Amino acid sequence: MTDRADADQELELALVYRPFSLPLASPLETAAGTIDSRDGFLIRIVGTAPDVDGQAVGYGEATPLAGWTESRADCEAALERASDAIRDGPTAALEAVEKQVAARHAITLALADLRARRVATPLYRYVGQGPMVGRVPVNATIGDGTPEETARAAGEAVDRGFDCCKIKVGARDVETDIERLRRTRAAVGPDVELRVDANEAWTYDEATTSLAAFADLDVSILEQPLPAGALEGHAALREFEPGEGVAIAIDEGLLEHGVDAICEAGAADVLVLKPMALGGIDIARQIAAWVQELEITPIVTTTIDGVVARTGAVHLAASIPNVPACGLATASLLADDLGRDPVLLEKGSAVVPQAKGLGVEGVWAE
Ligand SMILES: O=C(O)CCC(=O)c1ccccc1C(=O)O
Ligand SMILES: [Mg+2]
Repeated sequence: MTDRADADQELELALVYRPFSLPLASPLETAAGTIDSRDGFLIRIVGTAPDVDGQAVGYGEATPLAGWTESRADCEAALERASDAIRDGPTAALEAVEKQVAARHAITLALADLRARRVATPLYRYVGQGPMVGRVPVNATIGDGTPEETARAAGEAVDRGFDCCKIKVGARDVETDIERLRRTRAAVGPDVELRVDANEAWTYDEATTSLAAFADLDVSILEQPLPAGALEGHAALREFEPGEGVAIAIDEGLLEHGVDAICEAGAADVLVLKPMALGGIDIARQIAAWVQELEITPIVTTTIDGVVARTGAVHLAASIPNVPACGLATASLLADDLGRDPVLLEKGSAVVPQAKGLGVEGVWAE
């Protein structure tokens, strides 16, 4: 995208932001704690120039999450610096956010939305230069609960059309998690893909016990079973024979170590890419292209974001060739949103918006 940053050199850019708070419809229980609200900043970048018809507008979203991004206060301070710096152009605005990943996510998304709208191209084709893509496969996200609750939630997701469920584990003991997966497999039958995400909860021994049981239950992916620091441990789990068939995914570990260290350690079959935590869809896209060359599978997920960031993540996924089911079906976890959702969910897929830019309208009603 940087090679085309020149495209708006002639524009006078202005950035404004406003805070929002989105409660979850029901709190999402994970081994790392409960998420009950997503609070962040909606941003709007407007470009004006004498020879431009009307105004060029783009939207972005910064939704910090403790443990994954900068704090809300640091995010706001970065947006404030960027709103001053953007008078000197987009590069100055990005320099002003430094290491504040959620703020950088918002600014790069708004700039990409603005630029893609100006050339009347859907965002995924603007960033990827690839073919038209109608839909991307998605998974249902199921929080940690009792075995009954888990099996019921997965059954309901399948009734709504999902054929892949990602289940949070690690908040209870390992035997209960195995029971949760046993009940869930019995409820959904053999054809539904089941993945689990432990959010760093386990010791190596707990991980091998669950991995062996999950292999018997045809679980496809075990995400971040061990603490982020444990690259060698994840590499050993990939070689653990009773777990054969279950891919090992790294999520938190990517933020701590980066791609090189993960590849060098042989720690992952799958990498989970969260644009909000990585600093933007541009960075997430670079990582996806890079790791696909190394035969590691990238998966895109949100951090339970509002409609602007969520739709940005859908465009990111649509720009990645052969992306497997992604964690993008998180709208229903929110009780409220920033605006109308342009992404329909249909039979386990997200329908990719084909309007220019992000395709999100009406989020900045004055
Ligand atoms: O991947 C999904 O299905 C939804 C996203 C998700 O699980 C998540 C949401 C917020 C914070 C962390 C995570 C995670 O993947 O660990
Ligand atoms: Mg995860």
